[in-house]
Amino acid sequence: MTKQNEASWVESMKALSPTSSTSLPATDYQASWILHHPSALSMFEHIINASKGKEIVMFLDYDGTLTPIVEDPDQAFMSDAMRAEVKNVARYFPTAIVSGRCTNKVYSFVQLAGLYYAGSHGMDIKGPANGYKYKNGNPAVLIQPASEFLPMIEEVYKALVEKTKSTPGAKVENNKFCVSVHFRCVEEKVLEIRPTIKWDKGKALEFLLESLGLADCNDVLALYIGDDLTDEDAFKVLRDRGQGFGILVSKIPKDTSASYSLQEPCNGLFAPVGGVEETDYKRAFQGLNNRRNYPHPSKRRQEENVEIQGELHVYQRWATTNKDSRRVTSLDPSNSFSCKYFTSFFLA
Ligand SMILES: O=P(O)(O)OC[C@H]1O[C@H](O[C@H]2O[C@H](CO)[C@@H](O)[C@H](O)[C@H]2O)[C@H](O)[C@@H](O)[C@@H]1O
Repeated sequence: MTKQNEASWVESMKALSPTSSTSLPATDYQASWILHHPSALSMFEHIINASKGKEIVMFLDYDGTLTPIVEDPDQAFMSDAMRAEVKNVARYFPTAIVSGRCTNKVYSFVQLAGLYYAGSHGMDIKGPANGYKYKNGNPAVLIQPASEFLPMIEEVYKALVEKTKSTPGAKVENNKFCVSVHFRCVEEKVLEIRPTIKWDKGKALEFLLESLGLADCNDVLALYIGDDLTDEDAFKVLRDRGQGFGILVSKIPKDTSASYSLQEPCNGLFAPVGGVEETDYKRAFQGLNNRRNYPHPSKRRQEENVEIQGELHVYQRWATTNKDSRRVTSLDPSNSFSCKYFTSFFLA
């Protein structure tokens, strides 16, 4: 990759990048955004009230939600305190971790049995087999809708490792049913290659609700907490179905289908601060629902896709470690520069 290519690619991606388009001054926009997406902490009582008499189901994204964003993806460890909080939540409610990472990786970070894990953006869903018994200590596979893509993804992974090995700051991550390529050399950015199947975190959420026998119930309240554009699919599903609330983790206003917001990764919610006492939280949740033996499972802001060889999509995200702007953009099929760039760089 030449410096010139890299620089013009950056410019091209910036031009394509979604903006917080508004004519309002920044502070007014922020204030108006927070009115529409109030802090989940300040709305805690409201959420609790809305869940009265309902089955709460928790969906939690991993990176940026249960852990802060860090530079090295292999070092995104979950704190013991957060693990304890998630474990506590999962004692009372069916709880799923929904992540772009492969299920095994996210499971190795979270290390909690009894949860559902929807890795590879929901393309690899595993969960407790026979209630809480894991087969050979591992979660059981519930669905892998992209399994036929495995050999292709493996091939793409190897090709990307080979192609990027001399690129400083590049790191290729095998997320089993998709591949992430992190670049640190110019700005922090991530390319993601995924199968073209119609499956995303929203579909994973629907699948899990159905598996739990809760899809068509009025008495379910699902909460989905996430920070990423890919979480918007799940926020939208919840909004469209009227079965719960999305909570967006973001310091800055963003277009979102989430109802509420959190400024920081979830330790703000699970270890309550800002006026909600821990005892209130536990009492509220404990009083709400003690159902433990739940059944064993038998228009987002569209990311534009690039079809590569008809079977893979390429997405591009921009991220900023621990800072306030986590920009997300995508390769656009109508942008010939992007397509050509990808094709020539990775697949030539
Ligand atoms: O769905 P998620 O659980 O949010 O996973 C999405 C991606 O997360 C990881 O990348 C992000 O977090 C890294 C660690 O903090 C950070 O270094 C990177 O810049 C972020 O993009 C993971 O590495 C990706 O494979 C996931 O797709």
